[in-house]
Amino acid sequence: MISILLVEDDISFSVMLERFLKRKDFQVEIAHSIEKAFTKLKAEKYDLIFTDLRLPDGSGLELLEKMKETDPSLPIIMMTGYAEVPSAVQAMKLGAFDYISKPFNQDEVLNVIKNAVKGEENEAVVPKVIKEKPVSKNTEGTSFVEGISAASKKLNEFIKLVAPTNMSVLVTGESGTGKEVVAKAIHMNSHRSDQPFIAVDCGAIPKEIAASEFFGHVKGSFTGAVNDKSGHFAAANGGTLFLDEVGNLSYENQIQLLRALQERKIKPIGSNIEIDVDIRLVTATNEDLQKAVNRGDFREDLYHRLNEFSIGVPSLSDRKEDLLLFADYFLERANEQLNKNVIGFSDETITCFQKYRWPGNLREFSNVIKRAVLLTQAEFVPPEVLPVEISNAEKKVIEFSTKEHERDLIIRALKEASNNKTQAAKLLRITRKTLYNKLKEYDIN
Ligand SMILES: Nc1ncnc2c1ncn2[C@@H]1O[C@H](COP(=O)(O)OP(=O)(O)OP(=O)(O)O)[C@@H](O)[C@H]1O
Repeated sequence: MISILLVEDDISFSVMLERFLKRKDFQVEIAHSIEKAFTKLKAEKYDLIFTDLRLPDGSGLELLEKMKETDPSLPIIMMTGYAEVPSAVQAMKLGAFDYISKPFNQDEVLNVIKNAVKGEENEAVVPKVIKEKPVSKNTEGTSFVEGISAASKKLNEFIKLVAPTNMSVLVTGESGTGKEVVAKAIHMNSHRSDQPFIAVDCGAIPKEIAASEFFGHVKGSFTGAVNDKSGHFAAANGGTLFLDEVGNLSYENQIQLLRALQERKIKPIGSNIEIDVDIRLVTATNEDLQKAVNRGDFREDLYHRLNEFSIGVPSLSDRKEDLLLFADYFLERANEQLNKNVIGFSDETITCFQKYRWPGNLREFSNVIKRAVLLTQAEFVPPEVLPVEISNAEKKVIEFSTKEHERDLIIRALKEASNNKTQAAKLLRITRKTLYNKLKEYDIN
């Protein structure tokens, strides 16, 4: 069995990754600091290290350098945020086996492990699962809650209608409404369901490396390209590629994407060979892409290619009848993730859920429940473990319920925030986008 040391100070992230790896039959140990990692490395032998770059007592690079002196054959994989790519490149130069950017998907993790242990590959050590074709990934192991509200019924109808086709789908909706989950449901209801589903957050990729992330590169094609890398298109071949926040792609990246979609071929950077790809594209955005087209920020030809069919995911306030179904589902998920056994919610807690506006939609709801489950010592979640803005939701709703008051409140919040709209939106507990809409609606400059 392959043993992995996970050096990561983010507790919930490391627990999630540990669970995933254990489910795939790896032996995993966690160290939350460099010091703890060295203690473990002295006591035991590992086949592989996954380390974060930023750790409480130093940089993952220090761990890398030291290990390269003491055990140069031990593969080390750096886990980075996209913003840390330069450090990741430095890590590769120092001898890291590879790096993966957070948030990463499960296939990516399995692939990187597969490559790292390839040298000593034999039937006994490589778990079966990583030799198989990657199966579709699932966001945090999400099941699809269908909901009972009219808005959910319409959403589900659209998903079922478009899924079996090969049409490109543009999924729109506010942040946290479940656009990625909808994309995944389209994939799972399509004939590609046993092929990969690859999700890419375009908002998190710096434009300089986007082409390499999408199409891959060959070793030596640019500084830092120390290994061949296959991109997301190749990874999604045969399956579905989901591009989240597609409106954030630079103009140059839009052209590259359009070309790949038109020709159904890609060319990794530095390579002369074109590779045929067969992918179904699903994209998502929480901005109005048509407006971006009108402003000249988004190519019209690409917009039409992405938008062969569009699906709007309702905000949570438009599907309040589904609230309890989601509450139960998130409770179950939190219990599982945190190894807890909370049975349900108190009546007061449910009332607070129903009164609150949920500007962050299902993501906020899920996070609130996870935190509440962690803090709950009893069988039922009491209102005291909810964030104050939610336990006070009843009052807030009354404050915000009349139009006359709304205008005054917005002006007051803007004054308080010295006209900083992000701050003002926070004070009002609405999204920045909603604030902009309301400024327009009430003609506030
Ligand atoms: N139908 C659903 N069934 C179960 N869970 C869901 C459903 N829809 C959304 N969720 C959960 O809600 C959270 C947010 O979903 P998701 O990440 O898909 O939102 P999003 O709209 O893509 O967010 P963003 O705009 O920030 O990219 C996740 O935890 C997801 O698992």
